[in-house]
Amino acid sequence: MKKISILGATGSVGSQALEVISNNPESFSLCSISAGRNIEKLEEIITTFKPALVSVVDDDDRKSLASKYADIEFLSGKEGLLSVARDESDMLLTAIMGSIGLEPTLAAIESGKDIALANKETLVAAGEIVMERAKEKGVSIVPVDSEHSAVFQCLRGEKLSEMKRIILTASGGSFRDLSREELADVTLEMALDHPNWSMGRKITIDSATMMNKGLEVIEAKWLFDADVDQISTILHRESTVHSMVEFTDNSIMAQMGTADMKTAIQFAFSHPDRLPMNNPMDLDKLSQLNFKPMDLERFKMLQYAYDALRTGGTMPAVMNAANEYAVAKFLDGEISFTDIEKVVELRMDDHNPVKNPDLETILYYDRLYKSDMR
Ligand SMILES: NC(=O)C1=CN([C@@H]2O[C@H](COP(=O)(O)OP(=O)(O)OC[C@H]3O[C@@H](n4cnc5c(N)ncnc54)[C@H](OP(=O)(O)O)[C@@H]3O)[C@@H](O)[C@H]2O)C=CC1
Ligand SMILES: CC(=O)[C@@H](O)[C@H](O)COP(=O)(O)O
Ligand SMILES: [Mn+2]
Repeated sequence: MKKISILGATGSVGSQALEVISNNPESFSLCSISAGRNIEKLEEIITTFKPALVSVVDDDDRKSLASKYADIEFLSGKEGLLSVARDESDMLLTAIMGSIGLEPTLAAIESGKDIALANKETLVAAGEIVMERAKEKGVSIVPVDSEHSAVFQCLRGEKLSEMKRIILTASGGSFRDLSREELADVTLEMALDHPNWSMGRKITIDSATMMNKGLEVIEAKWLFDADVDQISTILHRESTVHSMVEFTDNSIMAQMGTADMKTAIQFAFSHPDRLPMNNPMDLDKLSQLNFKPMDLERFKMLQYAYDALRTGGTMPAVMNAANEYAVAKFLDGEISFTDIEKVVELRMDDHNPVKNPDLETILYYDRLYKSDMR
């Protein structure tokens, strides 16, 4: 029985992880969870799973929940997230949104537990520090992001030295068939309508701007110790091939499956074993698989991510912070879709990167470039 805790249990990945735990009661149990502000959903989870420890954002929510559920420990804020990360579970699923996941992920690593990593922003902001600490502590960072789960599966039993190239597939997001000019008139509702995946709001916007693939390029660099030139992307509108690895002999391994995050979540939990699932892909209905070269002029945010990775130091953290800031503004109706790209570009141009930053420096710039600045 593997004991699992979840940061972001009320979200899209968190909810699907709870389904995986429910479907496999003999393999997984739930220990502690964190939620944000969705207290209605949190109460459903509390009633069903009775976690030992629950963390929320707001201290008023904590007080009101503590008065209702006497057997459960409730905490709030950053301390709450860190306590969930340091609990007695075997594995922490980081399904929280944004770089706020960085410090709890490091706390979980320090406490010696394995990480099922969905929260890609953590590796974008501080990949070198996180992977180094994980290595020193001997803990595994198992990818949950569908592309990285695919690459992880393609690399099982292979030598990293024989990996020539990682090929991350991209659906293209909500606006994949629009030109740059046509993006001027798009609405929030249109942006949130992802063609293949049902996901949280922030990642759905990232997918539409192609920043999601940019974040994933940086995530792949740290997870698979790859050089930036070994990480390529390709448009694949079906999201059937979740990603591929090309080896030195030009063999390409691909992992395919239904566009269902539960497969990647369950594999992260059960790895190195596999457990049955009820979402088979119907190959008879799979008429074609399309692949198209990525256009970095059309999808400038992906170019920015490659630039940030090549620059290194604090630049990926700044790019991520600027993107979190801009996407939040777009979701609040304060800026247009095309402004997201402009904000990220301006903030990256503004930044003088610091080489080999420590955690404090990264957290400082993360806060700065997520703020209104001026
Ligand atoms: N959704 C997907 O299919 C995939 C997601 N990912 C990654 O996984 C992560 C989660 O994504 P997703 O599940 O879509 O996101 P959601 O927005 O659906 O869920 C985010 C979770 O984090 C909580 N949360 C948000 N902000 C805070 C905060 N400031 N403090 C504490 N908790 C907070 C939310 O709480 P509440 O709702 O209660 O306010 C919710 O539980 C992201 O990093 C994303 O990039 C990666 C691959 C696929
Ligand atoms: C499910 C998942 O892993 C998402 O990151 C998904 O990949 C988004 O799809 P695109 O970014 O390819 O549109
Ligand atoms: Mn992904």
